[in-house]
Amino acid sequence: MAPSPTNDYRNFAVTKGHGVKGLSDLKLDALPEQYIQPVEERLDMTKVLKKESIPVIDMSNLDDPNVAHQIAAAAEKWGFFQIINHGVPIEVLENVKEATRRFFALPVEEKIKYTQEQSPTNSVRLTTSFLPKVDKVLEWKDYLSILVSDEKSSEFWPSTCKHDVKEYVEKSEFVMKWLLKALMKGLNVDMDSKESILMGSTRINLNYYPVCPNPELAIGVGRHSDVSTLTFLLQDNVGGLHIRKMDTDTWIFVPPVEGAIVINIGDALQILSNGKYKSAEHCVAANGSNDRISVPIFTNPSPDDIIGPLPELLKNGEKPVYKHVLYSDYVKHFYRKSHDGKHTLDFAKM
Ligand SMILES: COc1cc(/C=C/C(=O)SCCNC(=O)CCNC(=O)[C@H](O)C(C)(C)COP(=O)(O)OP(=O)(O)OC[C@H]2O[C@@H](n3cnc4c(N)ncnc43)[C@H](O)[C@@H]2OP(=O)(O)O)ccc1O
Ligand SMILES: O=C(O)CCC(=O)C(=O)O
Ligand SMILES: [Fe+2]
Repeated sequence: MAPSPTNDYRNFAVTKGHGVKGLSDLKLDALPEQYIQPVEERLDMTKVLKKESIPVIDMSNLDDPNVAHQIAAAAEKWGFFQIINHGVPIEVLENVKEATRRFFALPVEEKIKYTQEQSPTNSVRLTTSFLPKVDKVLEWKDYLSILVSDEKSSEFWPSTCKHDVKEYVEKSEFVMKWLLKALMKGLNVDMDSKESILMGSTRINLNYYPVCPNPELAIGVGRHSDVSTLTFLLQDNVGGLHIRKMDTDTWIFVPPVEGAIVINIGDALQILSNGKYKSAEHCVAANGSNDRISVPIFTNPSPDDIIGPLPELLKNGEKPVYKHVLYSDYVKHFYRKSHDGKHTLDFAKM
């Protein structure tokens, strides 16, 4: 049932499980106060640089050493780039976007089976905002998160998207590995000995950002860096993703490019590379006209891996910027607080 005028929209979206999709369907005239971000957490459009953009790297010729160079250079300078001609069939990308739309179009009675309260496994979880029990101001996003590497949980994945999600993850694996190999080459480190720490676990999120009343007052996803090794992000043609230009208070829009995948460096790789590769801060604007979906695959260390600057980097006398931490402690720290820019990294700083 829809909330009454004096009611609590937080209860409707979070506890009753309607999410922001449910709120958007109510066609409210104004954004509920629970979603009004303080000015400093909104995206200030006057701070978005119109003339700058992250690199778009063509991967059609993997024998060209310049491709690997461009990847390592982008990871150092921007922490973000897009790839085209990457070999993941366009049909696979379209299918997983369609599957995401199908999942969020399900009736609420079906979707709530995947909330933390009802899901039979921690590895499949539908949430609204980022951490609704922690976020003082809610974010305008619903998401289904699946820990793909927990294979035994796959019987609990929603049947409406299971096949397409699996195919997208499988078809992306080669590119993911190739990118990491190029990044290790940029550090003069052999990939074979690092594969298990770089690619120890995989998570996929299906993100849904419905149309938002007063989008300028809200945020789709607040400022954060990912805690992954590498994130492989598929976005639709609506747009909304912005990255902070390193060490400035300005932002750069990441335009949707037909068939492209957005790649970003996560905190785990910033730590392992002793700060050479950067996990850029990013956020997603809410939209007043169109709903939007995105599908990130996060490749991560395993929860029981200890991460720290790679020994190969330190043996030449480089000073460690980060200490060694248990990866599951790092991730749990991320999930204990609302989005706060790049502050998760403080947990691992010397
Ligand atoms: C979600 O919106 C996001 C996401 C992001 C960026 C995301 C990434 O970079 S994802 C990469 C994360 N890495 C992994 O997932 C590695 C594999 N993970 C694991 O093995 C486990 O999930 C674990 C991290 C080790 C935790 O597992 P476990 O020890 O079984 O503990 P849990 O009970 O599952 O969780 C403990 C505590 O953490 C919170 N939490 C854990 N996972 C999630 C999740 N997927 N979504 C939300 N919350 C999660 C949870 O609050 C738990 O506390 P409770 O109070 O609920 O018990 C960037 C921006 C975004 O907006
Ligand atoms: O939706 C997007 O474009 C980015 C989402 C994001 O940053 C995340 O899920 O970590
Ligand atoms: Fe992110």
